[in-house]
Amino acid sequence: MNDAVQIRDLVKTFGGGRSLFGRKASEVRAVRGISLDLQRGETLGIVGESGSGKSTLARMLVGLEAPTAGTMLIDDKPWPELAAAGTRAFGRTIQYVFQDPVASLNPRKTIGDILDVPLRLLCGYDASRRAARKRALIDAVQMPMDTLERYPHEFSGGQAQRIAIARALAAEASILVLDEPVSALDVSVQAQVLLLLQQLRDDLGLSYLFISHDLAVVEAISDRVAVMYLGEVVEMGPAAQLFAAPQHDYTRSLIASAPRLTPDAA
Ligand SMILES: Nc1ncnc2c1ncn2[C@@H]1O[C@H](COP(=O)(O)OP(=O)(O)OP(=O)(O)O)[C@@H](O)[C@H]1O
Repeated sequence: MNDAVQIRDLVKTFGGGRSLFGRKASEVRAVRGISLDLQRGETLGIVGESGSGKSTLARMLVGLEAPTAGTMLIDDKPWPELAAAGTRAFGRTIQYVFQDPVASLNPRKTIGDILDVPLRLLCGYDASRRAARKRALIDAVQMPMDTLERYPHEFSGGQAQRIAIARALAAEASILVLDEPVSALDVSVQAQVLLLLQQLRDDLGLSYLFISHDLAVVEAISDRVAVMYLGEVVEMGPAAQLFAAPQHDYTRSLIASAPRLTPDAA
């Protein structure tokens, strides 16, 4: 069995076509030849300033953007084959957790109905199996059972993110792309959600690509960290080593501008 994700020479370019008047539109090279592996069972943190290409990488992984060039092997399946197999195959392999949990949940539906969607569309389970699975999911994210009858606006940000995590786990995908999953939460709530994520990863054997601009959060949860700058990975290594002895100038400046982490580096 290979790594959970293998990425080679991945490129994403936006724009660059001809405008109506034949002029060449300007081109944004959001991802410029990235190669990295996400090992099974690990959390790989991705850090980098705004615009470094983190979300574009994430969106390609979960099938929301097509790569311009390069290859991706996701849970042993090549990207084009997975995309051709359709939403169902993709959704059962890799799932995305968004930054804003409340906005990501349909306000007109109960949590039970929200969890029903992937169980019906991606798994094809019958009603009794869906009901049992919904209870198991709510239990896994440590929420009370009456959550299933309530609506998204009745929950705090941290509770809503637990529900969004339950939805991401519904179709039993083993790879989660977590895009700033705790950035919208208070610091004390962040710690609880991070702890839950770690427990779920260990209990269910999940692999996480964890994107954040918050270095303290990334250091706390990641086994390894990749640093992105202008669409490239400029440094990658074990989290403790990378934060203690960064090799690249950009990593050093990123750490120096995060005073909570490096009081000695200021
Ligand atoms: N659909 C798009 N069309 C054109 N340019 C895009 C598109 N999506 C992203 N970009 C550009 O690609 C570059 C990388 O953006 P991306 O959102 O991946 O960065 P990021 O590191 O995730 O930033 P942030 O932390 O602010 O989310 C930016 O210059 C952005 O403007």
